[in-house]
Amino acid sequence: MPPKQSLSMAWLLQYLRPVKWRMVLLLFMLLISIALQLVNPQIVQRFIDQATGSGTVSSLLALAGLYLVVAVLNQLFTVALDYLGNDVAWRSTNRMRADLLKHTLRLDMRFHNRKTPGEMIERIDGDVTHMSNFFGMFIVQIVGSFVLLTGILGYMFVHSLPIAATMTAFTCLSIGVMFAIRNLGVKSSQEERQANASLFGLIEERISGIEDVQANGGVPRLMNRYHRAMRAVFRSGLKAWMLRVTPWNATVILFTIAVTAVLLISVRLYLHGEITLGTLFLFFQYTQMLNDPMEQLGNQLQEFQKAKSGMLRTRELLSSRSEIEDGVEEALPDGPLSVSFEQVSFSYNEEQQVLHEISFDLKPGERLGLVGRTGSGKSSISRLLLRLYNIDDGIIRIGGVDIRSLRLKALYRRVGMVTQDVQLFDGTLRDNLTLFNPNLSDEEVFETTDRLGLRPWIEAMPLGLDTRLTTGGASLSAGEAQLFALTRVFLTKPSLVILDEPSSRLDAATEAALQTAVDQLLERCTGIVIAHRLSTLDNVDKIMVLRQGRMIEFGARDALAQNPSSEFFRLLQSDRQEELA
Ligand SMILES: Nc1ncnc2c1ncn2[C@@H]1O[C@H](COP(=O)(O)OP(=O)(O)OP(=O)(O)O)[C@@H](O)[C@H]1O
Repeated sequence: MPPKQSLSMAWLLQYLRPVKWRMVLLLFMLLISIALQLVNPQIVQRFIDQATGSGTVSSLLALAGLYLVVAVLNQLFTVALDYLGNDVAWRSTNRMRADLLKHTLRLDMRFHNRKTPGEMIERIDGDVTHMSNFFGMFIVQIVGSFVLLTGILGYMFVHSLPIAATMTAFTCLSIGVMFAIRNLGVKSSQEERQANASLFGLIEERISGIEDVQANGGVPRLMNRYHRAMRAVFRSGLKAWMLRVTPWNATVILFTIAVTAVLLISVRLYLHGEITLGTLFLFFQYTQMLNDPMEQLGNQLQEFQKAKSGMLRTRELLSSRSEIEDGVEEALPDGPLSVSFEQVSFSYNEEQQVLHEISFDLKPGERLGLVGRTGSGKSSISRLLLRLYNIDDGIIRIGGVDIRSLRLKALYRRVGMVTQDVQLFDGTLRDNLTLFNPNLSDEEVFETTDRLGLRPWIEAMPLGLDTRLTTGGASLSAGEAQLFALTRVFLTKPSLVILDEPSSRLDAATEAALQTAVDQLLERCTGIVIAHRLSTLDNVDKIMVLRQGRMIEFGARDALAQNPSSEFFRLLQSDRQEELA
């Protein structure tokens, strides 16, 4: 689906609607603050006129006191406006962040394979942060600036037509110029965002592979790439900034000309006795104050360009659809589930077909051992069973139901997978074992660990189930991680389980514990074991041998193990020789 580049108002409004009353309050407070700003120069005007005329000390003191009160009130409103503006901005953009995260989590693996986590963080958080000002202050500031402009110009019209006409002409011209070139920086701001996303992608990727980077002396190379990425960020940032500030600089020049003209006219009027010194000051002050709303408009226009680039990127992300469409079928037969592949072909990309016409059947409760050289397609089969990718051809059935018509939730509820890379989440051991499911009691957890023979391992942890684990997997050894993952899957009571066993060798005791746990788990469900060591396949019913994505052998384990012409027999022989060696 091509990315949708249009900015739909309805889409933006859905985020503004929940904060509409706060925005109304914001606007209301802004109007009061504008009124206060307009009042203060008039107090000074009276002060000057009375000071140069017949004003008494007490009336001058009263005016000075009033000036102070208005000035303090204005400051208080400015602080309150800032607070409320940020509040509105965070509330509305947090919703957008949550929506983006949810959407991204549902996108298929092909999408995620193309994006680094760092880039995704930058898109979900960075792009949205660029929009936050738009949500908080843009509309309010634009309206406020126009009200202030109208107030100032209106006052000038009442008191001096030539000055009012000069200022109005320059104001309209400035706004026209700003408006005409408002989109100048949008494209380069988008490029700036992309350069930032790539930089974060690079940093994240390297930090997650820090062991390899350090061990292989990759730090200088990494720094080199980092500097190149930084240079791209700097260049695109500079260009975007230059283009964003251009509209504002154009108005500064126009404004300086306007102030000079107003001053000349005012002095002439004063010298002809048509206005007082106080009014001359007021004209000067108001002309200066015109700068504020113009500056605000200029700033907002810059922010708008940043926000627009963020919005376009966000819309593009939101319009990308997952290739995995959810099915409608909920019901699967109770108990262990059958599995069937019918002429299944699959590729990750157009360049290379990974699986070629794979067909096999597993009855409920049967255990299949998948063997084959590295890269032969074993893990791909497991990913297809969980619908992480769509297949190119053929049908996969679980419990007799085509998995494309099955609801993903129903599929995940019944199918469990233990991969080689065990993902730990920031939380206690209990949280990680139950996957934050509060319905699973400690008794159930202990019952499972007892059954799997893992209780001693949990009791050896400093605080038992309350031991805190860190994100990633660094706090567990490879063997522990596998035991842990098995327990986690066991607790979900799956009807079909896929075990991708660790390719590294574990010590004899851990391996024995793991084997007991696997046997226990497979007692209750259908199982597919991706084996790297044939010794772990003693208890399976069937064997499939894969070579370069093709199924070259499939049959009962015992028959194949005793048939000297079978591939599995040959593999067993060479495995034994390896062990003897
Ligand atoms: N995300 C991916 N994108 C593109 N190609 C991939 C991807 N994952 C795997 N492949 C390719 O698909 C082929 C099969 O990979 P697969 O992981 O299924 O092999 P395997 O038999 O499980 O290997 P191993 O025993 O090393 O885990 C390999 O050629 C691999 O390079």
